[in-house]
Amino acid sequence: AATLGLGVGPPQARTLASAATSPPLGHRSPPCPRRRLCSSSPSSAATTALAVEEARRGRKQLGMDPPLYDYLLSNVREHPVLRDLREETASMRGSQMQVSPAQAQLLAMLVQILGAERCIEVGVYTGYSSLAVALALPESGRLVACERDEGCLEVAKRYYQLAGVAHKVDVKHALAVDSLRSLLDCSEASRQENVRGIF
Ligand SMILES: C[S@@+](CC[C@H](N)C(=O)[O-])C[C@H]1O[C@@H](n2cnc3c(N)ncnc32)[C@H](O)[C@@H]1O
Repeated sequence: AATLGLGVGPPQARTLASAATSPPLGHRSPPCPRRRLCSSSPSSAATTALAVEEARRGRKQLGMDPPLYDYLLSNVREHPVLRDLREETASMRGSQMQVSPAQAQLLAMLVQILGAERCIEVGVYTGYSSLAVALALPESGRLVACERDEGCLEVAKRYYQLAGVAHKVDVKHALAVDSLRSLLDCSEASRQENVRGIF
């Protein structure tokens, strides 16, 4: 099966998925994952004007020079609801974790190239990459979206609704290991055998 994702599929596929979701080397580490991510903290660097602007533009994740990033942004295809989500997320704690518009476009393109109908996301945050994937899936497609932070999921679910793709997304609010185990344990496992994307 053509599978993208963390620890699944051939090495080249894993590299591809990792490049699409991970910050570059030398990037500042995200906050401790044990803290809630969607509350704002006045002391956080992300609340400075520069950090917010960088997060809004996604430049931090790519480590690009501004002119190159401007060129990329002016050519990337970003759904208006994705743009709104990116802008809302910019002031939230952990916004540097969000994939960039170009990375999301790559994921969407991979969904289309693979003809994926079943995808799993491990770590939704506020839903930017999962929304991009859900938009790319056919009407019959389904995405299982695993996230442990309820506040983040509230944002994500609002944007799935706004984009008209909520019916394609099966949100699992739990530790991903438990959600994935229950997928394997229950009858859903048979439907998930044809998963073509884990990211
Ligand atoms: C890098 S962010 C995901 C960014 C997201 N793909 C986007 O484009 O906005 C990682 C997310 O994984 C969640 N997470 C981390 N460990 C988890 C686990 N064991 N189970 C479920 N969610 C987890 C975190 O709460 C965080 O929201």
